[in-house]
Amino acid sequence: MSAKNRQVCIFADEVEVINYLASTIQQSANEVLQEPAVCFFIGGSAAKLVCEAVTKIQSDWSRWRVAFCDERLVPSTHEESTYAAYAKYLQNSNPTLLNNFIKVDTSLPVDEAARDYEQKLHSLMSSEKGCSDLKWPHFDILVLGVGEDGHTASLFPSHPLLDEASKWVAPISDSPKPPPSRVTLTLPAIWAAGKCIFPVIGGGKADILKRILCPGDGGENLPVHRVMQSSKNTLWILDSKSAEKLEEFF
Ligand SMILES: O=C1O[C@H](COP(=O)(O)O)[C@@H](O)[C@H](O)[C@H]1O
Repeated sequence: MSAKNRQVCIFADEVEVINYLASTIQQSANEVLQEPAVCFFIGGSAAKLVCEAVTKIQSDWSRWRVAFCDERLVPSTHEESTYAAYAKYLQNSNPTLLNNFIKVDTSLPVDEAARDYEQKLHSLMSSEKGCSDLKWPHFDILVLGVGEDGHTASLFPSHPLLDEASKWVAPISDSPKPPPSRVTLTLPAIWAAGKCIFPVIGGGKADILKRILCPGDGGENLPVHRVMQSSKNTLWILDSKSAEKLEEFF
């Protein structure tokens, strides 16, 4: 199903979701091949989907730069660390890509960690894309997740951080989902990206997808819905279980 700047693709199972995610990331990266592709990856359950998709992509990985849509403020070996989730998969299968991850300095207090990460992203856009003094970044691809409460990255429903209007990266120290301290891209930084991809699998996400994707189902103020409303290009890659409550609409 496709509407203005929004596409929903439903596949039979996880394997098909991973294959389509791989081809979408590869195609989007090819479009910017003359420069390094700047991608942002999420944590949570979708990190595994991204890692498996990466194994199916043929590319010159030295030309990729990867940053985090959000990161939890725990040591980079901690089981809740998003970096650790990627390192576990990629350290053997794709060390070149892992070396090009831009890490959050989780040893800093959360406000400083967010400021430091934003500075790293400014430097990235300047060195790799020749863009300095940007009001908002133009990241090529964001791969985002969706929580069962409608959060995405570390932007939670009804949280004041949804109104952040000047920072690219913001700190949060009262995340309703543990761990409490995190850094996250803000809504305007997400809106400015070239493409937002949401790979989602499993029946546990069926209710929230119905609220987000079905008109009139009360999800309009949820963070994921707000991403979708104002993003340039949003692609949902769903398996049949996560999409099981959408059938009457698609
Ligand atoms: O806490 C987080 O949750 C969301 C969703 O994760 P999931 O495990 O429910 O799929 C994730 O996108 C985000 O990166 C993460 O920090």
